[in-house]
Amino acid sequence: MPTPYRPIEEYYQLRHTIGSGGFAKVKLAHHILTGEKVAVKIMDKAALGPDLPRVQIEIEAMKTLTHQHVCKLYQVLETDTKIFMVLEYCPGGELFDYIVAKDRLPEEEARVFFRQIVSAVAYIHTEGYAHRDLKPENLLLDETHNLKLIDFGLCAKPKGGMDHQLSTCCGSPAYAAPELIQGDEYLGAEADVWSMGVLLYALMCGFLPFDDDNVGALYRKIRKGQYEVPDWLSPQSVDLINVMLQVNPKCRINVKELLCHPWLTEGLAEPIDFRTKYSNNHIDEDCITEMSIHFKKSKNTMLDIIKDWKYDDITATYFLLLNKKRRGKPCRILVPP
Ligand SMILES: O=C(Nc1ccc2c(c1)CCNCC2)c1ccc(Br)cc1
Repeated sequence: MPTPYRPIEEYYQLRHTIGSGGFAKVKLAHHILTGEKVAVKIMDKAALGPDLPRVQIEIEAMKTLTHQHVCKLYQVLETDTKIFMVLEYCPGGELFDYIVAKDRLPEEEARVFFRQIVSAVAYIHTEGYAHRDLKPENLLLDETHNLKLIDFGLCAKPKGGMDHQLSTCCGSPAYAAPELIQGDEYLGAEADVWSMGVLLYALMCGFLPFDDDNVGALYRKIRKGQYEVPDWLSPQSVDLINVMLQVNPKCRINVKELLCHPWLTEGLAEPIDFRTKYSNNHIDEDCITEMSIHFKKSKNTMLDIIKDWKYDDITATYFLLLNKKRRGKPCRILVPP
């Protein structure tokens, strides 16, 4: 019985499954026009049930968030029964598995990764988003061994801006801030800083600062905010973890201060640069030229269509051509016009 025709197969050659989670399956695929590898996250609407709004939240967030350490969304396709999200290919898998495989990371390697994490989180905060589920399972390694933040299904974009209090309790308990599990109103940015503190601890220790099989006991440990300090941690890294894992969010370091903390800026002349390397309004000339030939449009018309950012095959073709160019490959569409 042939696979039922899926609109995705008009643009991508689907390959094997590379991951399957709660209500999603992720398949490796090749973009037909450029030959570029992508990851296609396939969700069944019926299986999603009450979680369907989370997918819409994730799609809207990922359309807005374009950053070198945020997993890129290229295209969204929807049928009566399925939602397909075409995403950046991250063959290094989850940071979680990388830490487990190495037991724990040397401080220098943890610093390189943590700079990328802080850069991604500082960027999404400036765009008005809080992630609210930061953990090593939601950080993937791309083919150049750089981190990409995924899973914006629990993110929040408070209507009143990042100073607006949130109240929904979400995320993974071991990484959740005390104020969040307490049920108090909280600021997404402050809760994300706590989760990054737990993340940094996990990177350099290989285990969690607050852990217990019993959720109630775990919550008590988080609210107490006491954790072991292994002797292999340097004084600077202990200081950073300490200011991030402050139980009182008002005593906790904020993201702006984090960007210039001595442990993070060690050996650098300036604070961590969190700005995106992509620019929304500048469209690459070579990509426009190649696409205008293939789609038989004038360059001006092609530019206008690209700038609609519909997250259709045009958006995907543009970003994937740009990827090719950035990797030093010819900025070419492989299929004749
Ligand atoms: O690209 C992804 N995963 C991936 C791709 C290739 C490989 C892996 C993961 C690891 C498993 N071995 C094969 C290599 C990927 C990208 C975005 C999201 Br969301 C989820 C997964």
